[in-house]
Amino acid sequence: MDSQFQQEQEQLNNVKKVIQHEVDKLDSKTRQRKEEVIHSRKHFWDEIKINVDSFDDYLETVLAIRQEAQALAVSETTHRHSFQRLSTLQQMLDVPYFGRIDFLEEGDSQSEEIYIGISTLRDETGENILIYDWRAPISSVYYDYQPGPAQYKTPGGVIKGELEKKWQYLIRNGELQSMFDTSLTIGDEILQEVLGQGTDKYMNSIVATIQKEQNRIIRHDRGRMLIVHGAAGSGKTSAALQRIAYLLYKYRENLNADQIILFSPNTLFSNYVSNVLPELGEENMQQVTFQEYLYHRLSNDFAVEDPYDQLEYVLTETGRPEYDARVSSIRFKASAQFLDVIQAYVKSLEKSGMVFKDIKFRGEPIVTAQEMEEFFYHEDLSLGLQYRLEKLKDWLLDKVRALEKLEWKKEWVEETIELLSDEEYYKAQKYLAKKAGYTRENSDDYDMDTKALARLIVRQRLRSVRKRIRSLRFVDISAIYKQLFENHGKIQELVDGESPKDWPAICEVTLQELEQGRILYEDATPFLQLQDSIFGFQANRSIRHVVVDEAQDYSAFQFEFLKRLFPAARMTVLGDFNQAIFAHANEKDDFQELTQLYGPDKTEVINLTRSYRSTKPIIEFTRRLIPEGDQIIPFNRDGERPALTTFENHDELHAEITSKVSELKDQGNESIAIICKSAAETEKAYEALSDIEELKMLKSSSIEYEQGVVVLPSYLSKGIEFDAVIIYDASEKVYGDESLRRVFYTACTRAMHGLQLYSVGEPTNFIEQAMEEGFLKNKPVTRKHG
Ligand SMILES: Nc1ncnc2c1ncn2[C@@H]1O[C@H](COP(=O)(O)OP(=O)(O)OP(=O)(O)O)[C@@H](O)[C@H]1O
Repeated sequence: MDSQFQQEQEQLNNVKKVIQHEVDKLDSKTRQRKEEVIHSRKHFWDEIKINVDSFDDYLETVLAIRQEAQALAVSETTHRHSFQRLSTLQQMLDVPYFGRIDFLEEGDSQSEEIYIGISTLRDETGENILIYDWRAPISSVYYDYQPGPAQYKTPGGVIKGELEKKWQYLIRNGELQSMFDTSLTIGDEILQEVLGQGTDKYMNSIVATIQKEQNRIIRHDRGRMLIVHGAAGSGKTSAALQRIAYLLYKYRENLNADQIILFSPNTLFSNYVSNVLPELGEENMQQVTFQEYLYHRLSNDFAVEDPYDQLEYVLTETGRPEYDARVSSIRFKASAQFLDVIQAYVKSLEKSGMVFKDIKFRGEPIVTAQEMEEFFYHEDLSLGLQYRLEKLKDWLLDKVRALEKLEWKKEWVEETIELLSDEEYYKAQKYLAKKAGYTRENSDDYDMDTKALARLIVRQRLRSVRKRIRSLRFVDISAIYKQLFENHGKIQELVDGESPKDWPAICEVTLQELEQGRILYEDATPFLQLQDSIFGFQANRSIRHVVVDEAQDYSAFQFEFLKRLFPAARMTVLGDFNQAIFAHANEKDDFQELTQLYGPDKTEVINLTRSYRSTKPIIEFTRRLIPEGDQIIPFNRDGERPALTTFENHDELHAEITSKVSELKDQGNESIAIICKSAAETEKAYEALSDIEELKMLKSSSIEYEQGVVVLPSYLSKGIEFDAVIIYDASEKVYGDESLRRVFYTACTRAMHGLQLYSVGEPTNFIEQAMEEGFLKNKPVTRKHG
């Protein structure tokens, strides 16, 4: 062992001792805090005297509860913090740090050795920093520079100096395994090593090997919006998650994980990335899918189509007569042009076109839709929709008040009183006694007269009517949305440019669904846009940062929506148009349109072209599947060339896949994916491949990304990766249409170490170029079929 290595091992041992000491101290403290929390929860009510006899007593009780709840919240937070610090320190016992820079600051005579790890560690005096957090300003030198002049930004200004040396350490279980002086070694050994490993059930953090261009994303700190457009496997998701950790560190005084929200493509993906922040000692941000949001807003009124059902339709239902119309409907309804149509439509509603629903009581209209329309359009037409709706609402409530008085003496009220059960009668008496100023003790003395009871009954019956009015449910949004499609000529008045050529057919498909109480995925966001433009937008001001992954799959509508929904947030958007699998994004290939959301001045676009996930031979193949793929730079990691094998029929294919899977397992591949085009193909494959031990099928409803052998549709493989990928059937028959190129590319780019393509019959022409240039092996069947 050379002396340098020995010295470093000693340094490591010393640091570990400090960590262990802190762990011991914190361990008992954390336990004590936990007990405090349990105790306060258990005895929460002991300290509070409940008394609601008078208003003052009531107020006092409320204050006492609030105080007690605050005290509990403080001890819970303290416990959470010490628990979190403890788990960070426990991780640091395994890997205290991963890098070091020797930095000579301008004006100093001696350089400082800066060790970098997942969190700051001070010595026992608390004065000296033994390990710097990877997010500290000085740590950026580690990611941004090779030895030579270097600088970093601090809140107080730019610090310049000389990076004398840069070290990378490979430490496992607290033992130093190797170390590299990066000025002497060529290439990036640690990155090679990390990328060469097998997959995990969860995505891992990349802090030890963040690349310079990724560091720009992580520390980006200007404007309202950051757009990252990057090749498959270039680390977009990784950079986004480390960016969240960075923001939580930098703004720790006034930003917490609950104020950050990540929009992910599906729950499988959410689950897959859920470990990165905890691994870095941070709490997880909130994670949602756009579909969950749509469902939350619309499911009371409609059956909302799942985006994957829409996709499955596009991928498999090509033979249907309405297919072309539906696809052009999907595209049009996602476009900025349709957003303009909705806006113009809302404007036109100021003059005419609002549809209302009768307000009825006991089967009879109190106010008819026609009367409401007259009232609404009788107002000053220059007043905004929302203002006029408020006035209409007040008018309706007045009408209900007038009606209420007329109902008191009606026969039905008398009948209802006669039919009241004892319990109902007693309840009513209690309620009225309380209103008349009686206390709990003397309420039995209250002499309830029938008039008061009649009034109470009418009031209760009218409660739901009032509620409907207050929540503006007398406006028939569904009918207003339908109107757009009922009169085919209307679009011409609203659209800027040509309306889609299939417009009548689009109208028919749309109306058919709405009439059945269903709303198609492509209609859901425009519908909400219309509704909120009429009623006023809902906003969540507590969210400070929104991250949208797989952003190429979002429409202009959806972005407009997110902007309005989170008005106080900055946005980080990540995507790759070569992986745009939804029909609505098919023709786009950049985020140009998106820069308009906050305006180019407030938006920055960063491109990532280096790809890390797959071996070089796999990237050499996949980048030949897409236009301008030559701009993708593979990381130099060796492996086998992807191979194609062709069969005459499916029986041969299944036999070969079964044997290939067992070969791949023997080679040590932990995760193997058999990727099909659609869910329909996946189900067939799953049945036919039942000989494969523990084969699992992933569906759009699957929650957990599983290791082992899985069969899944292309679109669910989005964002995740596998040691080896088998493309189930890469034939021209399956991937013949040009629109499927991106789906095919997405599937192939999921492979880290091995990629095998199979085809029943002639293979897809997407692979022609790669084949001609020798980047895809044409492999004969390896197995002897018995
Ligand atoms: N700097 C890095 N150090 C180590 N691993 C990295 C680095 N950058 C990316 N990776 C690895 O490369 C793989 C791909 O990263 P990630 O999933 O973040 O890419 P992506 O751009 O979001 O991919 P896609 O668009 O294909 O879903 C992951 O295994 C990730 O850990």
